[in-house]
Amino acid sequence: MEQAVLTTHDLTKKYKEQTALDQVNLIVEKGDIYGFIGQNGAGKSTLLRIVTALARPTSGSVTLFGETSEAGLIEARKRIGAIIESPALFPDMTARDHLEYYRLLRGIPGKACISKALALVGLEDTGKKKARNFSLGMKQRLGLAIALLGDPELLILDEPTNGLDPGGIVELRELVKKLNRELGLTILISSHILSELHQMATKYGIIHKGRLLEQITHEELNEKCKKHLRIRVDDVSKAVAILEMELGTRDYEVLQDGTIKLYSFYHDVKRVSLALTHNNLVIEHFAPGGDDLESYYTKRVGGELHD
Ligand SMILES: Nc1ncnc2c1ncn2[C@@H]1O[C@H](COP(=O)(O)OP(=O)(O)OP(=O)(O)O)[C@@H](O)[C@H]1O
Repeated sequence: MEQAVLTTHDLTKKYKEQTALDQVNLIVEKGDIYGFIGQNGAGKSTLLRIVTALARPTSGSVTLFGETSEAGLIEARKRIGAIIESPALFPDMTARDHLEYYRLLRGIPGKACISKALALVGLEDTGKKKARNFSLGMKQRLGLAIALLGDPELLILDEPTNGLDPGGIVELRELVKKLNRELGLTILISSHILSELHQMATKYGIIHKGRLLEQITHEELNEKCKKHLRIRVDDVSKAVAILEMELGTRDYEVLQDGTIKLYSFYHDVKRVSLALTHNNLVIEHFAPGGDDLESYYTKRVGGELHD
């Protein structure tokens, strides 16, 4: 297993009657782009706020960079950069002014970090342009530059695409991937739209009504969403032989109940059905399967997902 950067242990947060987090055990490993996905009110911000000490848990604990004690966590949190509530931006200040302001506020020595952060987010050429004239995407990138000032190892972004136009979303996604690739940054990023996370995340945590329903890698998710034909016939062994001998494919699996999931020939249904019926097999079920991302997610949170 990769080294864990962040783990939560039965993390629970209650607000009077409301359970915002219910015994959440989440693991973010070094190098992950961890997509934290859940509907509005699922508990994402609450967890991120606890990790960054903006809120306290009712019970359970957080381990950051191996530290769980109060004193250890104070040190470990210095290795985090976060945008949870957007940082205050000042309309009359330039990008560089902002970074200087936040550098001093956080006591980070030396000005070199400013040019470095500006270059990382592509704002190095904004010169005298004031924040009031920045697009939303530029403001978002300035926020990122502020979060990157202290050379963090873990970057936490709470719903960073909220309010961005499609171009801004693509820009942010590419930036996140670049920071992960070039700086080796571990990134925990929340969203309520799975497809937005899908083109960058290496792993997902699905949270619903305060409970972490599933942690799944990018590959596992793709596997679950892979298009296939679901076939049930009266003689499974014979059908499998036909798939291999006549159609020349081994890209299938047989489930415990005898259903065959055929991953090839998805767009050539006729050829498959003809091959089976010509060999006197009785087709009991023959249908396309495989969710797209959003329907997988919807079913998962609806608790209706099978196999
Ligand atoms: N300070 C608070 N007082 C009372 N209830 C709260 C507080 N903060 C959050 N909650 C409740 O806890 C639940 C989880 O909220 P949270 O903000 O963590 O969800 P979220 O997944 O981040 O959603 P969103 O994207 O809408 O912020 C919600 O039902 C919310 O109403």
